[in-house]
Amino acid sequence: MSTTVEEHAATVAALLAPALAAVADPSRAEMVPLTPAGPAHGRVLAADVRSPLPVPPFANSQMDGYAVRSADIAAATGSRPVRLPIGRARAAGDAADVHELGTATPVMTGAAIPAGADAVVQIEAADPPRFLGIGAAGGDPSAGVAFSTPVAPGTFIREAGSDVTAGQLLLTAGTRLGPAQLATLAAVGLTTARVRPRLRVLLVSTGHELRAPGETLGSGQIHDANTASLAASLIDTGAEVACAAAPDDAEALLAVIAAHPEADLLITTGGVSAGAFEVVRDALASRGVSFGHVAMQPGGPQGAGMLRRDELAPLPVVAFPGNPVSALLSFEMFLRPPLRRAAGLRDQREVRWLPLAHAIESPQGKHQIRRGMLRDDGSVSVGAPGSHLLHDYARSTVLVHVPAGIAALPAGAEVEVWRIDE
Ligand SMILES: Nc1nc2c(c(=O)[nH]1)N[C@H]1C(S)=C(S)[C@@H](COP(=O)(O)OP(=O)(O)OC[C@H]3O[C@@H](n4cnc5c(N)ncnc54)[C@H](O)[C@@H]3O)O[C@H]1N2
Ligand code: MOO
Repeated sequence: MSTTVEEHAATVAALLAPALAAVADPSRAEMVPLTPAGPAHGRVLAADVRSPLPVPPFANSQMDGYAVRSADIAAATGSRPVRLPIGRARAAGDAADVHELGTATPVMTGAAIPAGADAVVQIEAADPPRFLGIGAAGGDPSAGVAFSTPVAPGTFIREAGSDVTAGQLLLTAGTRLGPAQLATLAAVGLTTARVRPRLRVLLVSTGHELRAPGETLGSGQIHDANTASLAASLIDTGAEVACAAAPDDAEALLAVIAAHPEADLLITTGGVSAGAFEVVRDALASRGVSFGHVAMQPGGPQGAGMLRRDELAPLPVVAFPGNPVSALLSFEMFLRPPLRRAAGLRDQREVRWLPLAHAIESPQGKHQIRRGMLRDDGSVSVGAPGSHLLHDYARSTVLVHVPAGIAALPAGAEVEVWRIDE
């Protein structure tokens, strides 16, 4: 029996839903430190965060210039400038101070606005348009500074709380902590965050031909590439990954699974098609996991279901085919969207419709996904369809979709293209 890509995607999303809901349960939240480059990066907030402080915490200057009381230069014109004596300069970090009325207080960007001043004139608009006798600046400040236009109250003042008010809802539960979110938590002085636990995924590559990178290959053996592609894909979605390899032996595979009772999700690769030694199918088909064919190429043979376990809750299982392009495209189509949605990430690739640079053929009954490259002329060229051509995938910038029902497309035909080079 063959299902469509959409049907299988819906099956996998429904299978994952309870596990994803469980990690979103507030009772499972964890506290993580908000140390720079620390463990909070990429995590998802388990609870709303309110700001304990206003940001900025005090009114400060948006420009290097002079803080003034706007009324003092209200009459200034080009022909009749107003000249004010220069007060003591304030830099960012200096404690808040008092502005003497009828003077101009030099303020640097970020300096607290001295009490009594209500506007800042940027230094370029003052006469002279440079600081006098401050820091490295030479010149004699005793002649004062002249202003030839009035300034509206509030000009170039960043009011206390203009970014965030004290008590304001800063970030909501479900927000993923990326650079800007971590920065805003730091800006309000927080040092810890309550985050959702990560989905714990057990990733098992099967096949007795597999050797880890670094191991010497014997006759008939190959290096395991699927663990690398799927572990990286899972980490990109914020999951925690335990990797294991199992030989083509059902008991050994079940033992690997039993050794990871903490897993929220099991992903396997290999051992699902029509061979004589289909370890995943053999081990899991009688325990609640269904195997069938999705009308997709690569990625046809697929398994999914809830694995019954002794004395443990059933475990959601997604079984991908072993061919490395098939495994990674299966992740792209079936797991990436729900996992990214749950992590507060955009779940869809950027989609474009572009003309093919050359004619292609496609298996008529299947949704074919080719790996391709954008060309300078705006067209897209695609590589060969083989599901072992992993290097071609690594060089590709786009996925090209040919829907089921189409057997051939001529050069110039518009195809749906997903960008994968972001
Ligand atoms: N008679 C049929 N044969 C096959 C069919 C079919 O319908 N009838 N389907 C083909 C398709 S399509 C695919 S996809 C594969 C799926 O096979 P399995 O999921 O059972 O995977 P394996 O047989 O274990 O491996 C397939 C291929 O991939 C290599 N492989 C496996 N794991 C890895 C890994 N971790 N890293 C790198 N390469 C891996 C493995 O050595 C095989 O070459 O079945 C077709 N056959
Ligand atoms: O479906 Mo298989 O994944 O074409 O190579």
